[in-house]
Amino acid sequence: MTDLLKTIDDPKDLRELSRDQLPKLAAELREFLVDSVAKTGGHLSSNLGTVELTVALHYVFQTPYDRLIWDVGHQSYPHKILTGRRERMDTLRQYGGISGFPRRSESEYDTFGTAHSSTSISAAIGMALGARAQGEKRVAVAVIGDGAMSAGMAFEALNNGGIHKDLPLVVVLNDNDMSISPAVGALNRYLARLMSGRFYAATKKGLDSVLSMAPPLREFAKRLEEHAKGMVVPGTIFEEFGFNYIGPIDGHDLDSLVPTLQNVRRLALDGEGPQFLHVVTKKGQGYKLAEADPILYHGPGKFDPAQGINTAKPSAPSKKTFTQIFGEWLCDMAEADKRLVAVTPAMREGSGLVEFEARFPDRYFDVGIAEQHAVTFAGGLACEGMKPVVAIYSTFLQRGYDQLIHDVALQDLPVVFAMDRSGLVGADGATHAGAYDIPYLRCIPNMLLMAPADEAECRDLLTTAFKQNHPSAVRYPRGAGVGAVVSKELKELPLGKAEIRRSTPGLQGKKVAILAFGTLLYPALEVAPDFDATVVNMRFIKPLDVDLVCKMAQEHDLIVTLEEGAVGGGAGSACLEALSVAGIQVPTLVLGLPDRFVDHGDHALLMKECGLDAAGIRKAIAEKLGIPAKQQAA
Ligand SMILES: Cc1ncc(C[n+]2csc(CCOP(=O)(O)OP(=O)(O)O)c2C)c(N)n1
Ligand SMILES: CC(=O)[C@@H](O)[C@H](O)COP(=O)(O)O
Ligand SMILES: [Mg+2]
Repeated sequence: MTDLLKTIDDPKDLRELSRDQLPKLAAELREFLVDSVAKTGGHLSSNLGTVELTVALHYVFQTPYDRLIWDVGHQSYPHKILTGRRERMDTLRQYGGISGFPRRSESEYDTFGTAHSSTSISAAIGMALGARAQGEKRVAVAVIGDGAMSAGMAFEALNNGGIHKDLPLVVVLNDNDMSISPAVGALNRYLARLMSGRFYAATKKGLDSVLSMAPPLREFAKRLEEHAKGMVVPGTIFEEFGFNYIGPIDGHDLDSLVPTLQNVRRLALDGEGPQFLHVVTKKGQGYKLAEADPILYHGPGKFDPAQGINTAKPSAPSKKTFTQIFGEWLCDMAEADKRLVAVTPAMREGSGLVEFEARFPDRYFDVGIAEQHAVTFAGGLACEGMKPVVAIYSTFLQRGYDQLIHDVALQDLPVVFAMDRSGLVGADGATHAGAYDIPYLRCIPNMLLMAPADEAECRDLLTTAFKQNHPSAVRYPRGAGVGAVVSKELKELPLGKAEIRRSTPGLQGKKVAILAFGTLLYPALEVAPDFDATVVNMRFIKPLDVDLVCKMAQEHDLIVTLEEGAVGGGAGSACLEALSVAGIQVPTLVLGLPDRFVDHGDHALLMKECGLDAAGIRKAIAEKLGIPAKQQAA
């Protein structure tokens, strides 16, 4: 790190700099950013695109008094570095370290927690109106990407924000013509048309210098600007929503950004109404390898910044991830059944759909960051006899929950939800945890819910789900499993049937049965010998294998349930409900994720923290059995 960046421990230090020092600071910030993310892993190309914008925003706006909200927040590392966390960037997304997203608990400069996209404008409107109600004269600024702008929630907010004529609200659209993969949809095409009017931006530059003069000129200049705009660029959709649209301007040119933001802040504070600034940036800006491949560098692991990410195929075949298993199954199933179509809300790479898109382009639908639409759109496809597979992270399916109930389950439409990232996800932390899908799905009539224990079963349960004529969901975790051998068969498993994986006479008369849901089957098998326990691979949360649960309860002295999901309303609760209905009393131990948000960190560490690693499970069972600690240690 060189001499300017290390002097910035707070935006107040930044605002002491002269404007001509800012480009040097931005260069140092960018260099620090690449080196830091290369060491820790994290989001990179989006952050490279916001270096100058971040410098300019903190230079012009009186943060944290003026509120700055980063939509999604994956691009907020420059913000974190400039707001006192430079020295903690080496703890990024690690257990006990700083989050990869803005967190109110982490800094007063993180005015709103984000991570799920498209929330920033809503929050900013709330903050602006809240400030006004308290007689505060501050500006609320939402920085939202072109991808996040495609979500319905963003337009709900524009629709509401535009009616507050004198609201000190600023929306900065960070338009890099990219989502994680290439941006899609009509809005993306519209923005491209706006950007094609670049000559307007040049004219604008001249106007900015006029606008920045003494107030009396401003009214004249504003009329001139309106006239100029009408002359060269038709009114924008954002103006139709009641915002004063300015742009597009170069989001890497501090000489343009700073005066324009000063002008925008002044207009907002002078009651000129909500402002909409359109900045154009490049995803990966300033690091050639990321510029060339912003997708690869969207969320890299650790890498050598000089060499870049090592994309060479590993010598020894590494274990396939559940995502890869899904992607391969999807292509095989598509070959076997022409009715199969795949839907993704802007997560082509993360959900494993790259090959499917290449092979079945006409059966592939990336609907943008629009989970609500994705779910109901799939329902519409199913109404016409198609067999839609919605590839969606468990956490993002939360965004389409009403659509799942109202449009798919209630009409009993055969949509398959391939829910990746179920359970804890590790580095992305609580906002991305797939902790709640068991409770939030098993309560819905007509819904089928499955949890494979390993890669082979994942393929089989995907086939099983696809073969049903009902809405169904298969939940599987981020990353690889135990490495089970996966056949090329498209094998359907008997619906609602669990399988006993280990049964024994039991320990000192204390017969324990462990009912494992999903990948926790394997730690269950690891600890079973300590208690000579029976182990059941439950496979199905809904329909639950009630007969087997009752049989196990009648034949054992303790029933243990295991799931990598919230205990509240989870699979264990389903077992307790079944026993209650059957009138069977038996000691039970329900193990799963605790009733608190589990933060970011290494997945194994988090599972240990939650008592869901083998040692934790062993300890919990021993304590329940009243086996003394020394014997536990044995
Ligand atoms: C509701 C929701 N769906 C999906 C995602 C996953 N996601 C994270 S960043 C991203 C792309 C965002 O594109 P854009 O807003 O243009 O930001 P950029 O990365 O281009 O800076 C997506 C789809 C998310 N965070 N939230
Ligand atoms: C910011 C965001 O929401 C995505 O980039 C997400 O972090 C991807 O998660 P995975 O790394 O598990 O694909
Ligand atoms: Mg973008």
